[in-house]
Amino acid sequence: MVYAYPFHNYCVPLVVTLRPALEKWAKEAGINYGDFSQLCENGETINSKRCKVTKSSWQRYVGTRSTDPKVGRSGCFCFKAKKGRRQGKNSRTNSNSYTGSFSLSSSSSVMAEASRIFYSPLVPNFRPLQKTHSTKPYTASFRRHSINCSVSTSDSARVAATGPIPWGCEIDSLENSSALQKWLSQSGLPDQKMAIQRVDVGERGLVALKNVRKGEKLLFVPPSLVISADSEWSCPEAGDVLKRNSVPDWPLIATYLISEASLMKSSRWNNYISALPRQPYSLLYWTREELDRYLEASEIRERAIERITNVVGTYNDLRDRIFSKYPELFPEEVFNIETFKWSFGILFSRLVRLPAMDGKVALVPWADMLNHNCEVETFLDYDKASQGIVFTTDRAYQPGEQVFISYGKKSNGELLLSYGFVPKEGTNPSDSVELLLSLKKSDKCYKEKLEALKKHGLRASQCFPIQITGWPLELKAFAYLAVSPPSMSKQFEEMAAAASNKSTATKDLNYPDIEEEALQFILDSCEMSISKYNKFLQASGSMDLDVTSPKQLNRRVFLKQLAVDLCTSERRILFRSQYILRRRLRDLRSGELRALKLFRGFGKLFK
Ligand SMILES: C[S@@+](CC[C@H](N)C(=O)[O-])C[C@H]1O[C@@H](n2cnc3c(N)ncnc32)[C@H](O)[C@@H]1O
Repeated sequence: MVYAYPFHNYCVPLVVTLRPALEKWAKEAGINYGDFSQLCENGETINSKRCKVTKSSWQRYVGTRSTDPKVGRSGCFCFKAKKGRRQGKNSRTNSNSYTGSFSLSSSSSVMAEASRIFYSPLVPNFRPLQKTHSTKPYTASFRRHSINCSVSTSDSARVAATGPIPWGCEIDSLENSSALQKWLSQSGLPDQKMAIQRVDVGERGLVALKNVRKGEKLLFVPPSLVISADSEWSCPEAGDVLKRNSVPDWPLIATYLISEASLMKSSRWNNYISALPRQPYSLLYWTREELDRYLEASEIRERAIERITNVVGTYNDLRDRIFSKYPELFPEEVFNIETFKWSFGILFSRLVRLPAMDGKVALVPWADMLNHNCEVETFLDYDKASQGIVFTTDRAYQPGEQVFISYGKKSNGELLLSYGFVPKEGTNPSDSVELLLSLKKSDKCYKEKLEALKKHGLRASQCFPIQITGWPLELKAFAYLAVSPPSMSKQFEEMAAAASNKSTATKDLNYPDIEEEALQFILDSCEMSISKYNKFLQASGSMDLDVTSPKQLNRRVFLKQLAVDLCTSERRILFRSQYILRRRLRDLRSGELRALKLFRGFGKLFK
């Protein structure tokens, strides 16, 4: 798929099986074995292949199945090493190639932030550990060193992630899913009525193998197979440091995931992590330029920027407060912004909140292979009776049908933000668009109105979610405040309170004298927003025609399509509101006109 990293097939067993021979070679070459433990190979199963190790310069291993010409289809692999570092007396500095024959036996083997308005049982609130705003939060360059690190707990080296993430798999492949299934059943997952398969919606998902009844409980994932803030660390020292520093659940689990992932086979979660997407679909991976270019019309752009800033801020805070003090436990080659983007991307798209476990947040292997359907109303939760994570089907499924759950009542924008997809137009009953309303700077009472808003935690410009079925009462209250004349200053406070979704004040305000102005104000804001969407959607056809690199073109086509789908669905809601507002205004004006005519008629009568 478009997001593909240039690296494919990271094969741990290869490294493990080759280790003695490679260690021997490394010793001869005066190189620390750990420094090149990051090896790729070009097939999933290799048996007794003749492997060639090429040492041309002293760099971390680079090579892929298809892009590095040194890695042929024959099963050879190579790595490059940087010249002149740690070259021992006996080093074969002049020899640039080692060829050997190795016998290889094994094969390679549900936040985000909850919406202000809608309660989401699946995805927890994300709060940064500490907001450390930098002026250019994610254009900053990150230092990358090429030293290897190992943990004291096991003899295995950690896998550094100085480039693309070396663990996980391609998002659209079934790579590693049978190993995951096998490992899960060996680890206590009961027999399942579903299996991981390629699917039309969500690329990979759980498909019914047998008839499933409506109201049936499925999954039964035992708590021992769940990753949460209480999970045991393969490197307990690292876990202890984070807990001593009271790191909250989200960053704690994010760090845990990186720590376990880097230990590859030495981690009990290896089979699970190997089946996770190497690059989750997430707005975290959009550059600032891409967000500005494709999401200019949508308020989701702001949310994405805020989220990226939070993730970067959280990472920076952890790095400054903790990682830098314990470099042996948290080496930068492993715990860096790239790995944090990956782990937060995984959490945003897979972490679930389990209400029956006091709202605990957790990664639930197997259950997190279920895709979302906007019309399904069933959620994951812990079931005390069966002592497992389950969901109860809200419909029947036949063998071969994909089984869905709900990730919560989320708008298309929220789904794009956390999960990287946009449902088909008109299929999401929870869809909404954020409409921005602003006080007019030229308003004589601007200051008083702003003060009233501030008292209730609001600003001069506020976003309100509009649905196809209508807008919230808060929006109408804000509109009343924005258009009210100085003579109504005594009501400013009441209006501002009603505009806040935090206050319990009466929301259903009614000011017939300014009703028309308020509706016109909302309509103007709506039309301003529609014109932004029109501009983007018209321009999108001719956008990116200048991109020549196929990889870049693919990525841009994909991102643009997501943006076009989002903007089309958001504009559709605005069009509906525009229609309703125009009709109401027409009725109001024709009603007033009729009343005026009647009044004038009476006037004439009395003359
Ligand atoms: C919890 S995972 C579900 C399993 C995922 N399909 C996988 O292969 O790992 C959530 C991810 O699945 C995909 N997904 C879930 N529901 C989807 C849908 N209705 N349409 C498109 N993609 C979906 C998105 O990539 C999302 O980030």
